[in-house]
Amino acid sequence: MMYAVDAIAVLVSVLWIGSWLRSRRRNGYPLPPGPKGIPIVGNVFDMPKSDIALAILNWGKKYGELIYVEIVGKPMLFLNSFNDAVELLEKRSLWYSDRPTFTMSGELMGLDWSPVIIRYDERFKTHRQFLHRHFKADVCQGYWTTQIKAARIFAQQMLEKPQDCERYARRAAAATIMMTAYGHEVAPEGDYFVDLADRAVTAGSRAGVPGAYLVDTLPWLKYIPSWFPGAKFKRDAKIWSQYSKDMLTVPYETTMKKIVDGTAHPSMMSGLIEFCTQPDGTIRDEDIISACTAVCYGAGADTTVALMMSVILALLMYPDVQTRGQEELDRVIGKSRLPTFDDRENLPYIEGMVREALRWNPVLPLTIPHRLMKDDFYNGYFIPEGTQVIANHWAILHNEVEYPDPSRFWPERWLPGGCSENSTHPAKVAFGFGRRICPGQHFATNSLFIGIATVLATVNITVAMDEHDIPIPPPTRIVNSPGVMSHPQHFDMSVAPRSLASQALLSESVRNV
Ligand code: HEM
Repeated sequence: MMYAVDAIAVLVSVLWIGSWLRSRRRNGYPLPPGPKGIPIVGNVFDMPKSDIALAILNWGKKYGELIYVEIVGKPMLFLNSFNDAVELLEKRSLWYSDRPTFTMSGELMGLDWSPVIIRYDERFKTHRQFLHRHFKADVCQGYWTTQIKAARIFAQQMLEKPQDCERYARRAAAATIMMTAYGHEVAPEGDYFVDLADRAVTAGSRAGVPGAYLVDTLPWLKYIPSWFPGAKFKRDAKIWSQYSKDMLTVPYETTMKKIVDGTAHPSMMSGLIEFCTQPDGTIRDEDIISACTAVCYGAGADTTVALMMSVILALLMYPDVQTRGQEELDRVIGKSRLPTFDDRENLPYIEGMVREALRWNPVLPLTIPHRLMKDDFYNGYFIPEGTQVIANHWAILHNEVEYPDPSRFWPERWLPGGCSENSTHPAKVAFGFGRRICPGQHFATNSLFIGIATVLATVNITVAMDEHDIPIPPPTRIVNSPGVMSHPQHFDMSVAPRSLASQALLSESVRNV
C-alpha cells in the first residue's frame, strides 16, 4: 500500500512539473481549445470509447478545427480540417513525422520492427527508400497481371458462395500482396504464410486500439512481472510476440532459401536482396528488407479488404450506381472481354467509384499518430513537443462544403460538372500526410479499381432473401467497427452472373490467367 501511495505521489509530481515547464515554454500563447479535463488524468473520461472520429468531428462544432486533449499528461491534437493537416503534417513534416512509442504493440508485443510504427530516424529513411523503390506508381504497373488474376478469381468465388465474400476478398488481397512481396503463390485455403501473418495482425490490431491497454498510458507498468495480479497484458504480449516474430522471419527465411537455390519467383524481396548485395557477397540492411516485406501484408491486406467490402455494400445500398457502372463498362469496352488497367482512363464513372470508396467509409478514420519533435506555434496556439498529432480523415472526407451530401455514395459528384469535380481527391487524405504517407497507395488503388471493374463486368449484386423468400433489406447507413480500422459490419447479399456470356468469359479467363 505504501508503495502505491509513493508511486501516485511521484506520478502527480512528474505531471505537475511537466505541466509547469510547459507553461513556461508557451511564451504566453494558449494551448489549442478542447474539453477542459480534470487534474492528473486530464481528458481520460472525455475520450469517446467508440466512433472516435465521428465524436471528434462533433467536438469540432464546439471547439473549432484544432482540438487539444491531454491523457494523463500526454498531449494529443486532432485536426478536423484538410488545411491544418497539410500545414502541419506536410509543410512542417521535418518536425511532425515521428511516431509515439507504442508500448503494448511495439515494445511488449515486439512489433517495433514494423515500418508503420518505427521512429523518425536514419533507419526510417532506408525503410521508406526500400518501400518506395517497389511501390512507386510506375513500378506498380508490374503488379497488374497479379491483380487482374486475383480480381477475376474473386468474382468467380463470389458467384459460387456470396456468403463468404469477405473471406474471398481477403484471399484476393493476400494473393496479390504475398506474390508481390515474396513471389509466394497463396494456397486456395489455409495458406501457411497467410495464417502466420493473420495471427500477428489480429493480435496487433487488438494491442493497438487506443486506450485498450493502460500500459500505453502508463509505460512504467511494463516493468511489473507477468505473474502479478492484473498483468494479463504481459502474458498476452508474450504469446503475441511469437506471432510477430514468426510473421517477420518465417516467410523471409523460406524465400531466402528459394532465392539461394534459384527457385524463387521475382519479387520485392528478391529485388531488394539483389540491390543490397555487396561486392563481397554480404547483404546490407537485411533486417530492414525483412521488415519492409513483412509489413506489406500487415498494412495492406486488411485495409484493402475493408475498402472492397465497403464498395460491395455501396452497390447493394445504391443499385443505380451498379447500373451506371455497368452501362459505362458496356459502352466503353463492350461485352466480349473483361476490363484491364488500359481501360482505366476511359472509365470516369468507375474512377468516381474508386474516389467514393476512399471517401465514403475511410478505412482508417483517424491517421496513425504523428509525434511532434519540438515545441511549435501555429495560428496563435502553442503545441508542445511530444504532442501526438492526428488528422481526422473521417471529418475531412465528410466535409459538407467539399463533398455535399457526404454520407451518400455518389460517384457522379466527381464527373465533369459534378458538385465535387474540383474538390480534394480523397486519396490525398485517406492515405495520410507528409513523410509518413502510405507507401502502398498506388498498389491499393490499383487493386480497388480492377476489383470494382471486374465485379461490375461479371456479376449482379442484389439483396439476399431470407428462408421465407422475403428480401433482407440492406443497411441504410454505414456502421463502423470499433478499433483502429473501420470495416463495414456483416451484410447479406445475392450474387448472380450478369449473363451467360459474362459467366463463360469469367470462367475462361480464370482458367487462363
Ligand atoms: C486501402 C488501402 C490502404 C489504406 C487506406 C492505407 C492507409 C494508410 C495510412 C492512413 C497510413 C498512415 C499515414 C500517416 O501516418 O500519415 C498508412 C501507412 C502505411 N501503409 Fe498504408 N494503406 C493502405 C494500403 C497499404 C498497402 C497495400 C501497403 C503496402 C503494400 C501499405 C503500407 C503502409 C506502410 C508501410 C505504412 C507506414 C508508413 C510510415 O509510417 O512511414 N498500405 N497507410
